[in-house]
Amino acid sequence: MTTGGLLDLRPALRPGILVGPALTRGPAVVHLLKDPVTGVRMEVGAKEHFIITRLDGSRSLADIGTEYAACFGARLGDAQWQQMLRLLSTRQLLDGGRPVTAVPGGADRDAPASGWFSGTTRMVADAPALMDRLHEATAFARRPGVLVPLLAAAAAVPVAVAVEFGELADQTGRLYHQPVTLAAVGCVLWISLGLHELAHGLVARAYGLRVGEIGLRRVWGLLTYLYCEVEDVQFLDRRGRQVAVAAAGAVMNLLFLLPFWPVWALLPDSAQALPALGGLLLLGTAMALLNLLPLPPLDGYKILGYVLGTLRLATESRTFLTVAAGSLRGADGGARTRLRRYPARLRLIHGGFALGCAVAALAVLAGAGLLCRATLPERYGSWTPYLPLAAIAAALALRVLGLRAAATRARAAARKAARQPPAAERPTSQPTVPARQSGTPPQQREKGDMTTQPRPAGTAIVLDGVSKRYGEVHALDDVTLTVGQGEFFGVLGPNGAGKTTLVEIVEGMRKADSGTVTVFGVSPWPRNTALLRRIGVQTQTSAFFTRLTAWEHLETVAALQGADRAAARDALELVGLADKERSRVDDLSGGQRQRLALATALVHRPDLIFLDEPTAALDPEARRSLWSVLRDLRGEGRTIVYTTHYLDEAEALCDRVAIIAGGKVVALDSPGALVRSMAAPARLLVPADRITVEQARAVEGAERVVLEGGEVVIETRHANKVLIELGALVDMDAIQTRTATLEDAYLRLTAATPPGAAETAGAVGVPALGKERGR
Ligand SMILES: Nc1ncnc2c1ncn2[C@@H]1O[C@H](COP(=O)(O)OP(=O)(O)OP(=O)(O)O)[C@@H](O)[C@H]1O
Repeated sequence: MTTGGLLDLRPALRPGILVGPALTRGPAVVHLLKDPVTGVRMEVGAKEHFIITRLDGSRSLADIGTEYAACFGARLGDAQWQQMLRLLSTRQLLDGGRPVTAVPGGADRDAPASGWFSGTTRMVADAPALMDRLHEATAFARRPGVLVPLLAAAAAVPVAVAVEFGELADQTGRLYHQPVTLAAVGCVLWISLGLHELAHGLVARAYGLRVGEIGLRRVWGLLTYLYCEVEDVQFLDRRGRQVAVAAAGAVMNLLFLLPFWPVWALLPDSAQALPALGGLLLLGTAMALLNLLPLPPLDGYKILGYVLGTLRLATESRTFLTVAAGSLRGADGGARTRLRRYPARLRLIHGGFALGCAVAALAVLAGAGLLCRATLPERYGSWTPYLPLAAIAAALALRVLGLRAAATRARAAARKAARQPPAAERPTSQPTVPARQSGTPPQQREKGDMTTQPRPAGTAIVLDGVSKRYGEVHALDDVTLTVGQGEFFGVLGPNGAGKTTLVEIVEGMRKADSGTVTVFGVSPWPRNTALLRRIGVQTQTSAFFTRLTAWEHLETVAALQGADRAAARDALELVGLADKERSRVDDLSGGQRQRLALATALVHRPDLIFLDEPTAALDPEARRSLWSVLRDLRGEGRTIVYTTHYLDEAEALCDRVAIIAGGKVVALDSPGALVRSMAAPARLLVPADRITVEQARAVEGAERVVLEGGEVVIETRHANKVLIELGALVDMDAIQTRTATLEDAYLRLTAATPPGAAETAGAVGVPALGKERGR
């Protein structure tokens, strides 16, 4: 695609599509994009983000291309445009009011498999509604006067634990001798864990995010806990808010412990409940703080990612280490190049994270070991510090087993999918096609959609006193005309006459200097998006997505135009290209490309179609075949404005033609009426070996006689009389008659008007028929 109609389109992103702020992923900058309807999530680069965020329906693709070039110092190449637009089209991200359907790879695919040992069970039918109610009920806590003291109190809990650590550890140690009480403390902490999840949801809701689901999650058969699925935190525009959502759980855990503190503090040393309370306070605080460690999948890891603006920090840090190690070894030449892509800040982040993880993991192990030693009974001897290590080893083993089981399940699913028959070969992804009416063959019905529009009445275009100058050149000078709805209207004229200017003003691409223009009753300037949807402009064949197939091209254009796939199929069938749908645009013949150009103009089922020499460069057969397509279009009641230099075509197809010369409409009528009005002479042709020029000139009624291509041509306005005279001289079978054509009328009307001569229009010897004569 280079220039032409497609770049004039002004597509808009569908409302509700979420586009996240810039994040780094490895050395690259990416933005997350999510379609809440189809569930499609994807990452786009900074350049794609630049384009996507400018798809607002007011900028044309050409405008965006210009802004892009100014920002990035490079023009968007054809391949980039094609790739970008294709992506937007196949992912249904463009607006158009058409039905949107599930996309393979969207939300459905992400649904986790659920089993007895691992998986989820939904507990709340309408989680968003519940969260709304909780949001209202906890409104008081969001007031700064309440929130700030609460946060301060939460922060004081770890400090208090640190101060009282010795006593709390001792009591926790005693707790281990009371299995029933220990289980009760575990239950209370389990409730705290549930509140932790709800806190994430509540803070997210406060920032306008949606809570998808609330339920129970089972992990490897060992752990069951309440979860609250918060969506789209990464799309929040402020990092502080993202951090708040992630940190809310730990804050809630600490707040949960608050009421137990005074009870614990006030109980006498001999109280039996002390181990339970001390254990709860110590273990509860440890649980909250552990969650803030920056290790995946803990909340602390998410917080760190939000603060640094990174995506998949752990994975990317591992990649960075691999690259750095490869570069250090010098074994892989590419590693050094890849390492250079990381700016200093990212090297610090990824390297620091990897180091921090190692240190944190060791610290956790050591801390947990010490805790075990301090709290577990003496009799377990010297191996208690290694308990956490053993627990982690067991967890890792289970994880490996889980991963292997998942891989086996995935392989089985892939084998099953391979055994199933392939999905419909045709690229019409059925889901977007509206339900078909029973008993009606699809093709017939779809065509019917396009063809059964009632033939409209009234005017489609009205130009009144329209003028346009380019400097000294009067491209249009006081043009007044109307085009009726359903009319096939030709715009003829020599090069530089003003045809393109006229059509572009009607299309809303140019502003008239004076006069008024209305299209379907509204002004096309400034560009009117609603009106644009009713207009189809034949695409220049240079504006194709040449790397795509004919079908993919049309599907992409349909999306850009806000039309569905059914419309693209209709257009393809209407122009007779259905059998070429899988051919690359590059491989189509000239005629097939012209047909595709026509389909491109029709794809969104416009009421008004502008065609600019759609049959140029076609062989006679292809031309005639395209004529029949054009006649079909006219039969459907669409209004067609047809600019052409082929006068035979205009004569054969157009209801009326406007002949423009020097910026003025010098004639406007049906082709037949124009020919008659010019009273152009008929031409009689006789082979030169049957009659001499002198003999012909002597025939009464012959007005002009010339020798052309071996024929003596006699021009006359009294054809019958001259024919009788000629019959006496030559055999009647040898005489050919040619009546005047539109071409004759056109040549006469435009002969005296040089291109761009409107500035001297007063001196033109052609009668100015600019004012419309009516039909
Ligand atoms: N952007 C422009 N700047 C200056 N002059 C222009 C511009 N566009 C058109 N013109 C001039 O205005 C006049 C009408 O041009 P226009 O393109 O409308 O004619 P046309 O009938 O479409 O010609 P053709 O058949 O060659 O396409 C010409 O003299 C042309 O040189």
